[in-house]
Amino acid sequence: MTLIVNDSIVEDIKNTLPKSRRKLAPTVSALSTPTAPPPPSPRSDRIQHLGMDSNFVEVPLPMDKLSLSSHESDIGCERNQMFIVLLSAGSFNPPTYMHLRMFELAKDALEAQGYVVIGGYMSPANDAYKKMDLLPAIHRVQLCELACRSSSFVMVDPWEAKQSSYQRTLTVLSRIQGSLCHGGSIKKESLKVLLLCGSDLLESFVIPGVWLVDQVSTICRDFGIVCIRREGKDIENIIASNEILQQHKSNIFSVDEIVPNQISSTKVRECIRRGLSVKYLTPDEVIDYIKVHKLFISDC
Ligand SMILES: Nc1ncnc2c1ncn2[C@@H]1O[C@H](COP(=O)(O)OP(=O)(O)OP(=O)(O)O)[C@@H](O)[C@H]1O
Ligand SMILES: NC(=O)c1ccc[n+]([C@@H]2O[C@H](COP(=O)(O)O)[C@@H](O)[C@H]2O)c1
Repeated sequence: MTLIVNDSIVEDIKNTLPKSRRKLAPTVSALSTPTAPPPPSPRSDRIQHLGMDSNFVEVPLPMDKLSLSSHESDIGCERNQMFIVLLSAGSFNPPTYMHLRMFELAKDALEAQGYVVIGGYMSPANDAYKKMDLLPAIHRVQLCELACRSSSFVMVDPWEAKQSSYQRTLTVLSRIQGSLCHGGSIKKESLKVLLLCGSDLLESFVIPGVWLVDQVSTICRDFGIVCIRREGKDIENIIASNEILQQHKSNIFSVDEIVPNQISSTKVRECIRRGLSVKYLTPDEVIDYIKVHKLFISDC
């Protein structure tokens, strides 16, 4: 993993938006950029740092694969050790081996820098995200559960998917941090919750209207990002093109793919529609579930 330090060109990100980010359902406002989610209510913006609210559906954060007891956390504090929890927010429509690889790549890179990765979460987007062809969240949560069965540290947080409205990623990061630190089981000062993403998602940060500017600042400053290079996307240029990312570049970790892998959910869906095999693109359990429930055969 390299810490990005670069002042390079400013790109017109809108024109370089990857294909995977150009296909929101037509229900999304024409004024918004392609992946702009519906704006959350002012109320949910106001409460995002305050923990659980009565308007939220309560869902306990799974912790079965977390490799840390409170005792170890105390030791970590003494040794000035920083523990990391990774959050991958996405449609997972369906989850693929690359989604799982991202956690492995990030863990290796962070641990090479002395961090201790104690767990990771996949958070499938709420149905209100309304991306084209999006399966109902109930299926995507189940598919993610099946996908991460073989992982020793990746879990599914179904909280976002179970809410009655769209939830912004900052809210999900805050909820995870709050749940882990609640009751002092992990000390806030020895825990970093990082947003794990591909470079296409980082690119969307700098597209006006997709993210709230002050939320990008908060994510970069109070949390941090670990970004996996995707299909040759130049992470350094993306950071250099945006003042906020540039300001917080020391909190943005860039990870190179050791083995380039262009598996995407779109390609998996295409194969299924064409009746082609998706074996070795996603775990067998995921394939079996898709077959049993006859998913992705036609447009949703
Ligand atoms: N091959 C890949 N390399 C790097 N990052 C990836 C890759 N596939 C997915 N990601 C990242 O995983 C996260 C969740 O992605 P998402 O669920 O949208 O998958 P996707 O394959 O991009 O989906 P779709 O093809 O439906 O747009 C995003 O941060 C995305 O950048
Ligand atoms: N403002 C925001 O919080 C915001 C904006 C755009 C996308 N996202 C999230 O990023 C992820 C992107 O997923 P896809 O790559 O499947 O489009 C989703 O989880 C989505 O909710 C969040």
